[in-house]
Amino acid sequence: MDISTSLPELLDPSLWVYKSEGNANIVLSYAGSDPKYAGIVLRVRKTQNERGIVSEDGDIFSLEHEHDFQRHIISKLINSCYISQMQLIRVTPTFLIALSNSLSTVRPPSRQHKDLDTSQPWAALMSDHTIVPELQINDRAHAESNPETHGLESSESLPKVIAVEIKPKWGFLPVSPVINPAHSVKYTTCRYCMHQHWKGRKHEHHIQSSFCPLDLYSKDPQRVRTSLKSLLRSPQNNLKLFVDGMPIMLGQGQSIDKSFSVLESFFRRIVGESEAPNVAGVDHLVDLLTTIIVSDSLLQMLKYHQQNLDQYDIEGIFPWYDKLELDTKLHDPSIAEWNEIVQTYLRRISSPDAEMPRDWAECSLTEQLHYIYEFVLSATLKDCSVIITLWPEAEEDSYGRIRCDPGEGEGTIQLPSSTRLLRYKIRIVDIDPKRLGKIPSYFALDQNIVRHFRTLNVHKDCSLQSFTFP
Ligand SMILES: O=P(O)(O)O[C@@H]1[C@@H](OP(=O)(O)O)[C@H](OP(=O)(O)O)[C@H](O)[C@H](OP(=O)(O)O)[C@H]1OP(=O)(O)O
Ligand SMILES: Nc1ncnc2c1ncn2[C@@H]1O[C@H](COP(=O)(O)OP(=O)(O)OP(=O)(O)O)[C@@H](O)[C@H]1O
Repeated sequence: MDISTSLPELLDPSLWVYKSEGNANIVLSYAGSDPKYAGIVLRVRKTQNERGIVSEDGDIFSLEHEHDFQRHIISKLINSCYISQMQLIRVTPTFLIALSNSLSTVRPPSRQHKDLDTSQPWAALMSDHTIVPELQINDRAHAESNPETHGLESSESLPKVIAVEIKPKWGFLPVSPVINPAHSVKYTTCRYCMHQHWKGRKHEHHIQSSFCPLDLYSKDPQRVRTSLKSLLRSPQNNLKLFVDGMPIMLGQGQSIDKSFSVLESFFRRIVGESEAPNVAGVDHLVDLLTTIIVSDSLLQMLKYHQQNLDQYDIEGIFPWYDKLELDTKLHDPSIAEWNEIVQTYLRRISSPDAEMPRDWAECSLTEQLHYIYEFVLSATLKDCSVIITLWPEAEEDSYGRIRCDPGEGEGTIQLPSSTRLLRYKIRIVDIDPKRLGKIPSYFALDQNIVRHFRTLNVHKDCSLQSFTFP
């Protein structure tokens, strides 16, 4: 497949509406009228401070590299049904500058210190996972064939698609024997929970979250439910809610708003007015997400590889990196090199003695280098996001043509205490390669987090269920 193309008709800022952003990219939804592009998002890079300046050709962190990394490397670890196809389009400084100007009033102030990188020659087109394009197309056709109902209050004006994005972060406790005994708290308190305290020290207005990723990854419905409630209470950058593709602002650190009217409307659409839901919409959502998360394998795959690719902990990796950096010229791998690294890793974890990592002190230089790369790969999986999208099961007469492939990454689920069915899909986003050069900052952050946590005299065993909210 040709992964890059020129689509000059898309280089018009008025066709794009701000959807969301992270530290490195801004994502916009297509708002034009060409059905060919319905349900597409544009992902545009922001100015880089750590990934370096990206040149048009040859830079190891080019968008083409990112594309190949997702398609050929991550797909060997995570079933490709969860991974979005990406197509690169040529962009121009004129377009990017105009786009950037059009975004100045809609971007959150906390993200405005980094602007679009207007020198980028490429941007990426991907499916918008927060919507179901077929529903939009059907609705448009329905509205055109029933002009008399246009603009009237009807079930058509109720929300059709809810999407919840979760950035689940690190799902495991380390077992590496290389960890400094003074930092043994790392064996019982997870990275996220300790990091919350460090964030609190760094940022005056930080509100501590009670979310623990180990609950979310636990496969125990009670723990998963607890973690989702904590996320809804303090979403930070770990939970986003989209309604019909539009981001919904969520409060931070407040009690869960039981009347989340948008969720009530969504579920009312599904069960109908006569069968008004007897549980708050937010509880329905938590129940559905719990069932999906417990039964689907994506989070389990993420946790498994995060942990296995990080056998020695940064406390074991950093000294090797530090030494090798002086001795040899460490470099970020090409796709061919990543392929070798992943094949070696997959052979290792499928071998009978996979449970027993090589003694750290006995690893050869080649092995040290390999485990450094494995650690960097693990960093990608510790920072990705998962989007779960829910919409009403197709009724034969109106949505009968929607494709419903059975299998992993999507399915049908029954609304509790109702006969109504919903469809769902799960996708993974933000699976970009991380730079090897971040290892010193990973080590510094790790040490700050654990040292600060030790001063607090807080005891939390993340292998046990977190506190349950009423
Ligand atoms: O190191 P962490 O765990 O704080 O993760 C960083 C994230 O911070 P978080 O703690 O999730 O708020 C951080 O997220 P925010 O900017 O805080 O939303 C980024 O995702 C960063 O990745 P990159 O530099 O954009 O490639 C992330 O850096 P990596 O560690 O993934 O390289
Ligand atoms: N395919 C998609 N469909 C819908 N929304 C998306 C898609 N990809 C990304 N987004 C939205 O855009 C946001 C930013 O994208 P992404 O996570 O890739 O940015 P990033 O800057 O690389 O993140 P990070 O801060 O983790 O480095 C996501 O959190 C999500 O809300």
